[in-house]
Amino acid sequence: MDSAITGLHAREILDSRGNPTVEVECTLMSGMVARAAVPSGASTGSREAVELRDGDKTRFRGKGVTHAVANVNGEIAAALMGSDVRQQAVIDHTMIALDGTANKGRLGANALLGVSLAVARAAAMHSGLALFQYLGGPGATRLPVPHMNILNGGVHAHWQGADFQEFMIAPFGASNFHQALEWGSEIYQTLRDLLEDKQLSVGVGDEGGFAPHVSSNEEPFELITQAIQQAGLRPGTDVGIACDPASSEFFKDGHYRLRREGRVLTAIEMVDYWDKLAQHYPLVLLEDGMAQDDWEGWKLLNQRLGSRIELVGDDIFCTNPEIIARGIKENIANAVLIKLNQIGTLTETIAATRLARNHGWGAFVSHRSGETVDSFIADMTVALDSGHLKTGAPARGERVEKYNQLLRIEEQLGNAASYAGASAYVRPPVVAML
Ligand SMILES: C=C(OP(=O)(O)O)C(=O)O
Ligand SMILES: [Mg+2]
Repeated sequence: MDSAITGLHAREILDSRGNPTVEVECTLMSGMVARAAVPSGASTGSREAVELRDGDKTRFRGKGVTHAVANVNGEIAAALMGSDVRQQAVIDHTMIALDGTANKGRLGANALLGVSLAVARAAAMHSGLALFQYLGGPGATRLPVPHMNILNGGVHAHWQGADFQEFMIAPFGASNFHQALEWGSEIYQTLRDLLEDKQLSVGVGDEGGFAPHVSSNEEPFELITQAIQQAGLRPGTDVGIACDPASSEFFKDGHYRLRREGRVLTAIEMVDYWDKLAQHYPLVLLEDGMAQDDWEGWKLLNQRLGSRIELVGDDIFCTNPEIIARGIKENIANAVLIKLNQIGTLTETIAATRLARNHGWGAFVSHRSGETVDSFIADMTVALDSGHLKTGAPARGERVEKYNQLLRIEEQLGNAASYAGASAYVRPPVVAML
């Protein structure tokens, strides 16, 4: 059988932060070879599947992945030899059972994910289909709104700038994906000029956005609104703003500690803060507005803003269907962030996305702050029809490779391509609905 696995080979490579990560090659009986690489987060959720690191401080400060690599080349390869790559769910569940833990801590979620993605890509190659078509079928024709992270803070900027981690632009008013990306690039370059005029740093953070030493956490919203206008576009009509403060990173002892502003907020005060920002700026999406352990705070946030903007849970859900189900039951958000390596297999990632969408929630696909040039999530976003993704600034190779892949997909689809626009959101922006 040409689609049978005849080889699985993993190796240690470097990611965009210069840390090791896992790359896997899957060889088929036909001789075809497919490759995939695994990303890695910095502001990780506490319930993420375990990324297996060697812990040997003499190599890569303990971050080596030789054990995960050995697990692919040994146990996993032995278990999957001869499997048909078109049986994605069977293969993923075989690995889950082989690992035998609830958090994939024995073999490593990085080992499992590398195999899972390489297998999917091999199956697409074997089928003679583009990856998005193999994963999504004939209905996969809608291009997502790219959420471009043009200003970085928090842990991604080593706490040198804003407390909030990601300030993104969302060109939902564009007519198509390539126009959205062009607008994003214009705004990014305009923001650089603006920062230079103000003698603020144009050095970048982990995801390629500028990481200036701003005086408050509100200043980036002001700067970005100005950049949108100076680029000749209309904030709130052409382009919205999205924010991921990654608030678990500054939530300590039940309070939100904003060092840039020298303030300590309760959950209700944090909700007031977001409410005020949403009234002043064209905020269309807020991710992790509250911390992963603050379920009560999340409820308050959803009661206040959930009918107006998309509230995405990242650290709190960890792309984990069991936790997402609890979130749906308790009505604490209206969307989930989708990160492959938080859960560790493609099959479970699809299940998490379906669960959210089946309950009227949004699904927002995401890269990690530590990335490779693998563009799997670009195809996956179109295949799952999630309507929006975030994959960093419209600059830096590992980020633009995803956006560039979406350009190729749009070109391949030709007249059949559509653009998600305002319909990307579980709470479509009011302006766009008028
Ligand atoms: C992409 C993110 O960052 P990281 O990969 O560091 O978790 C995020 O928090 O959404
Ligand atoms: Mg996040």
